[in-house]
Amino acid sequence: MNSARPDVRPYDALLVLSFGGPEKPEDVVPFLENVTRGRGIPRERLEQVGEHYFLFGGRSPINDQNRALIAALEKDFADQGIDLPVYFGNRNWDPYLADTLATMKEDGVTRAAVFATSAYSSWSSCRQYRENLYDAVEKVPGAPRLDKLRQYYNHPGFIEPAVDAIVAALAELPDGGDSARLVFVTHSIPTEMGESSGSEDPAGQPRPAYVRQHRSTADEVATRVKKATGRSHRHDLVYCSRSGAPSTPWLEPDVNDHLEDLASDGVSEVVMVPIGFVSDHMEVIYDLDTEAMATAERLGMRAVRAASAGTDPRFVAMVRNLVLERAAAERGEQPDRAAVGSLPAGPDLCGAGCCPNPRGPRPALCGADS
Ligand SMILES: CC1=C(CCC(=O)O)c2cc3nc(cc4[nH]c(cc5[nH]c(cc1n2)c(C)c5CCC(=O)O)c(CCC(=O)O)c4C)C(CCC(=O)O)=C3C
Ligand SMILES: [Fe+2]
Repeated sequence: MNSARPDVRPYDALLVLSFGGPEKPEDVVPFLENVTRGRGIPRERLEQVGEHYFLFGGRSPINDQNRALIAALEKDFADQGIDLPVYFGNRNWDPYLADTLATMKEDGVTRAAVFATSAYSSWSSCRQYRENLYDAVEKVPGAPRLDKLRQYYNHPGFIEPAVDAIVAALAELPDGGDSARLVFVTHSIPTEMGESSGSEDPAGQPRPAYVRQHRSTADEVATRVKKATGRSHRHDLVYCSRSGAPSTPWLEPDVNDHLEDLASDGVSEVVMVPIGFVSDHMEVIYDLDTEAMATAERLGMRAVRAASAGTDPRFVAMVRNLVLERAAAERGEQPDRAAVGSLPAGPDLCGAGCCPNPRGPRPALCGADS
């Protein structure tokens, strides 16, 4: 047994940064207001999304899922002899990021690694988190220094659980899913946001990063499923949770439209893979398990949904390894950077001009130009 404690210097904490979600019916409207302030989301769409939350008693599972991830991380750190407290802060709901930074400061934390529960590059899925870090640090004088960990869509700790989840989902189908199509699903974003995702900086993530990264991950996962089952399954990348004004183009096809197309091509078995998400939050339990499942049923298809990473021990170990990797890099060492698929490990700092805000430039932490 190795009794040496892994070196986490210069960090004295880990911050888990997430989206946040309502926990009771009275939270739903104020939460939606927080998320959509100044975004031009039509009122009709907001009412619909509110209903998704009310269908589940006004409570999103996302905060509980993050608390479970944090508990798993605390246990993993303890098992590994890592003495690093783990904090929880959200962009859109309690515990709010600025409040958490104030607590961290009171606890004497000076420098924290930040793990965001979002794996891919785009304004929505990366830079918006970095802008919110900037804003929160502005509000809390003396807040700890924050280093957002690199993108992990292509880390084996994210890829491997997805492979096993698909293999398990295939086994749920009556004939072992022999002819099943793998439908990888991620959150749609405006087409323009997709095109500007990533950076022109050669050290950054090549554009259009959002779709490119998802393709790399979906292809890699599908290749590994083939290795595991000995069978080749066709796979597609499609989108869910489209929002915004109907006149603004968003990434397509929508998962429901895609199921229609598959049905008319004679496909009768589908595994839906929520590859854009790290836990089974509202986008997964409503947009996939409720809405897309109803579409599949109406079309007479057999559909199952693969689990997201959640608290898979490999995903938990990935977070630990990303902290240790970044800590080593900050100490001037050259750590190994695990990455699989067609794209290399991403940079520690987002490239200059990475994933611009569609509503104009705003300051952000953790970039090459921050
Ligand atoms: C790329 C992406 C991810 C994945 C990366 C990541 O995880 O960050 C994601 C995750 C999530 N999105 C979530 C919830 C919402 N997203 C909304 C709106 C929007 N999402 C967008 C993009 C994304 N969103 C965009 C471009 C908008 C339009 C408004 C804007 O330009 O910002 C709205 C407003 C209503 C609506 O417009 O649909 C809600 C309520 C929740 C919480 C779930 C829960 O409660 O369990 C999670 C994890
Ligand atoms: Fe969203």
